[in-house]
Amino acid sequence: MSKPLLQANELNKTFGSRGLFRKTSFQAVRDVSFTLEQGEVLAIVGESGSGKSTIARMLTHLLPPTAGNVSYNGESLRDNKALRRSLPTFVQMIFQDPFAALNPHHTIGYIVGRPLQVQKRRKGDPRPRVLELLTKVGLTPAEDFIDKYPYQLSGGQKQRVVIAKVLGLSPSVIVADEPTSMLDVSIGVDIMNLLLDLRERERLSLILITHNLGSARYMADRILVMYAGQIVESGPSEELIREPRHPYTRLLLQSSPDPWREEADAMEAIEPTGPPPQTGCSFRLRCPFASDRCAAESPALKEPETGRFVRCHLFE
Ligand SMILES: Nc1ncnc2c1ncn2[C@@H]1O[C@H](COP(=O)(O)OP(=O)(O)OP(=O)(O)O)[C@@H](O)[C@H]1O
Repeated sequence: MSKPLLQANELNKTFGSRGLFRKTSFQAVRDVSFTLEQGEVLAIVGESGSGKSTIARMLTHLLPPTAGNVSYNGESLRDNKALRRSLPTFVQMIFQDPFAALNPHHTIGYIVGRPLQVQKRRKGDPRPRVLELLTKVGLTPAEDFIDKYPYQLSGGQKQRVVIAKVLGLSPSVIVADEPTSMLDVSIGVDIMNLLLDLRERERLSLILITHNLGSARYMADRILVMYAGQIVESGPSEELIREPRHPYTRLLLQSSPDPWREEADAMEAIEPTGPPPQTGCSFRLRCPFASDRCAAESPALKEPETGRFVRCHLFE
């Protein structure tokens, strides 16, 4: 069997802070493992603080994991310095704020062309390649955009420039961290469609990070649901949305209404009163189904059905 394009193995990240009297630590990501296959779109979904961006930063080596590792084509990032050095041409990130991502003092031509010269060591005039890249992301006619400055573009056009810049490095994987959350809904859909289009045309694989299950379903083949730094459920998008198992996934679905989904029985959510507990199931204080066992024992991630994983005592 061929190796997955990207593999996260038991990734952990602990952040430490030194207070006045003692050192405290906080485990932002716990034992996260998954694979990404060539051409696949994988969504990582969860609420704010669930550890999604920390995973993205570990995948792109912006942040080293405390334990565990990431492999590309079977080569571990931790053990391979050459791979770490060539990583920018292999995996690229897109962030949510296209306004912050573009230097206001440079033209679009410079912004998209500069990485070609630096990373790809291309000599000569990058203009023809920049025009080609702008056309690929739908900024046409490209001649009308190349000499403009970021402030002259709309939010959606700026995000397209960010994508053109990233595409110039011909990555195999794009990690998009909430790429549409700062855009109007219809513009966001255009950007999602562009990314899906590029997956086909440029043979890309995508990791979409989002708090919105609707966007995840629209874009992804597979969804991972995160809660308090752990994967609590994962599976093929349609199946996971049609038949969510983990109580947290059900809660997330309730809070992102989807006109195509049949309404399941509403679940009484319990408002969070503090941080997730450190022992037992981390969702138990918000879970209407919690039992004594959930306080005593952390559930393991089990696979009750091929390809469907869930971390909940109810499904053991
Ligand atoms: N450099 C850091 N130092 C200390 N704690 C951090 C650091 N970076 C992130 N954290 C903490 O780790 C947890 C996970 O953060 P992360 O940004 O990965 O969550 P997220 O799911 O991406 O949330 P959001 O959607 O708000 O970006 C949060 O509680 C955050 O406060």
